[in-house]
Amino acid sequence: MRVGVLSLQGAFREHFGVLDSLGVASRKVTRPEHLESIDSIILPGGESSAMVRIAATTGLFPALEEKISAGLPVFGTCAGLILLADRLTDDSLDGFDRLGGLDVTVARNAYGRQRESFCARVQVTGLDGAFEATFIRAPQILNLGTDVQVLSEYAEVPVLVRQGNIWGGSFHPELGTDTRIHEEFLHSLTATV
Ligand SMILES: NC(=O)CC[C@H](N)C(=O)O
Repeated sequence: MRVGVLSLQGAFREHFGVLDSLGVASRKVTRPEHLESIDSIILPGGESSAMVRIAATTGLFPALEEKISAGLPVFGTCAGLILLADRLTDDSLDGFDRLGGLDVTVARNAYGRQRESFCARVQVTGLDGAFEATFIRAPQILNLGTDVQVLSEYAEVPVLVRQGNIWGGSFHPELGTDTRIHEEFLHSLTATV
């Protein structure tokens, strides 16, 4: 099993750190041909408006979108969630290829600016004990489609969701030392449903 990490911008190094600590093979994904050698992909947090601009030069997103709709497991965290959302509340990324596929509406920066970043203990389906979640200029998940399962909430708002092979979270699960959410995603790759 080899996990790709979108490495255009943002917190990709931290995801590689988690995957290394779990002994999972990984590779950087920056170009369409890198998709041939991965079995799943993580889309990190960072700045979605930078990611879409960088990706626009490579044709990566149309190729990745096709893979995801064919079943490639994907986990988008924070800016990665923004890339996966079917709908955004504003038009800030209009005109750029995103990915879509996750039947949610997302509001960018809805948890406030950089200085309003915060940590919160959240319960996550499948995990014993709370997870310390870091929210950094985090997007908020609104209006879920019926196929979207909520795995975690903060203040009664979904912050981690799953729709089949597509996982999305508002926070940064790669920051800190708790690797359990990555492990849950990785287990889902081998689990028989
Ligand atoms: N921590 C993050 O990934 C922040 C996301 C950022 N606010 C964006 O819109 O892309």
